[in-house]
Amino acid sequence: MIIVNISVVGTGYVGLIQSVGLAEFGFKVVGIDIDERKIKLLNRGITPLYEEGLEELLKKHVGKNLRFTTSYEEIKNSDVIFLCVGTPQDRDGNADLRFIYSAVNSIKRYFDDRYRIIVVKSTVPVGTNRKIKEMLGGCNVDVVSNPEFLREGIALRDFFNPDRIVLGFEDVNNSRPIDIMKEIYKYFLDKRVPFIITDWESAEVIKYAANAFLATKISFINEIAKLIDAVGGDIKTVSKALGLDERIGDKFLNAGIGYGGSCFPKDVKALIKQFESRGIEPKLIKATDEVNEEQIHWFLNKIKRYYGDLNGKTFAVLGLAFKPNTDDLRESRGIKLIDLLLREGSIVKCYDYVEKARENTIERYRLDTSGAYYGYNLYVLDDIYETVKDVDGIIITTEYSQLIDEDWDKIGNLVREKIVFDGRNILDKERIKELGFKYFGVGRG
Ligand SMILES: NC(=O)C1=CN([C@@H]2O[C@H](COP(=O)(O)OP(=O)(O)OC[C@H]3O[C@@H](n4cnc5c(N)ncnc54)[C@H](O)[C@@H]3O)[C@@H](O)[C@H]2O)C=CC1
Ligand SMILES: O=C(O)[C@H]1O[C@H](OP(=O)(O)OP(=O)(O)OC[C@H]2O[C@@H](n3ccc(=O)[nH]c3=O)[C@H](O)[C@@H]2O)[C@H](O)[C@@H](O)[C@@H]1O
Repeated sequence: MIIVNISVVGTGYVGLIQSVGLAEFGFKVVGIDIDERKIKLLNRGITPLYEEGLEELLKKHVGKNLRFTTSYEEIKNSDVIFLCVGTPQDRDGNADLRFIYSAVNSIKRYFDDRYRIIVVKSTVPVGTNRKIKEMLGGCNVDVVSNPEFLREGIALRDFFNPDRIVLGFEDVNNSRPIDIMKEIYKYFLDKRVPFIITDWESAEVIKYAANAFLATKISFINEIAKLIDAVGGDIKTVSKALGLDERIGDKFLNAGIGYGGSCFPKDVKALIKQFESRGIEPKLIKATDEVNEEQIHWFLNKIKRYYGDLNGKTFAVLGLAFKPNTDDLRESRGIKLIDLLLREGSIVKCYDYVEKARENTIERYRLDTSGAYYGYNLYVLDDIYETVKDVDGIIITTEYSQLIDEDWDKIGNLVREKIVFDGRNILDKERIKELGFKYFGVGRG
């Protein structure tokens, strides 16, 4: 089969990266989304989200072999359909599959006798690929589970350089869908990226297990950091020494105020639910979640211990996005801390290096564009030095490396009190102390 047309349903983070990536491989791609505003922007070559390099690649292909629409009718001409809609957390912590099922029903309406493949990129609980196949009963279709492992902020780099490609099939002896997927991902085969060809269930579990494992590494080091805080020492040295053991590895051992984002928190919770619905208690994964939920409160208590009462104190919160180089505020620890500080009666001045993250914060709190508050003691500022002016303390909430190179001498002259609560352990503790700052990190005093 020669792949002619590909549809990507859902043009959020994953769908958009997938769309431009497949267009770059030379396929004819149509992105489908129910969000008209998004579709209009995309067709004009504008990305609704911030991701380095994405707009350039979008502009390169849009109007040529890539276009966007809200019409599901495009499915009629598609051989392969990538499903990339969101699977957010529902009220009980399960993955909410409403968007998945609604998209599958919309797709089904345009199916005829022609053979097609649905590739499920969205992170879905075990059994979902099977359920999708059942929903499409009678259709000439194969369903492939193809979880995505990209990270926001470096999404394109991750897309073009994956550690592995995981493909789950209903029947691993049925070569037809396997061959088609290999044709689509020929670029990766040529690059000798390992392919894991497996069953639906294994593929579904791999995605959740990978995220839960990485989240567990973070919660583990955050727990150790608490001990270090009590006994003295520096968690950064501990992490470094641990990481030098190749069996442990040096990645995801940065202690801080916990993991955020659109995936780790919700996926860990959804995995717990998948155990519990089968009568199994996921002790370790539950602890990962609990440590993470608690971490921001532990850090707030550290701040409280220093000031006593936070009511009326002014803080500069540096970092709004859940990680550097994205505008994504979903489950951002910085935003969580701002909420907690506001509840304590503090005045918060905040800043993020990514302009769109600042704009999203203004939108989230419905502040007016000047950053002045409507019912909140919150100010979003466009300049880091303006942000730190006259504050009682600086709190770092996102691990921006740019912070290291800021003019801390100048910052020291602007603040009311020279004190930094480094929630990401990003600063050089000794250097900052030499400049006369008091320094509190996570597991380093
Ligand atoms: N954001 C990330 O870095 C990663 C996300 N994932 C997973 O990928 C999936 C998508 O995540 P994101 O791209 O972050 O979500 P998102 O929320 O950014 O985008 C989802 C898109 O789907 C659209 N949509 C919803 N219902 C639709 C329907 N019936 N038909 C067409 N479009 C519809 C929405 O309008 C939105 O544009 C999730 O399952 C997530 O867990 C996996 C790896 C990385
Ligand atoms: O399923 C997903 O959506 C994605 O989730 C994460 O990617 P992402 O959420 O973009 O960001 P990460 O770089 O993993 O960071 C997540 C959070 O962990 C925190 N973190 C990370 C590393 C670390 O050592 N310590 C730490 O606290 C970050 O500050 C951030 O808040 C995974 O890394 C991706 O592989 C996966 O595809």
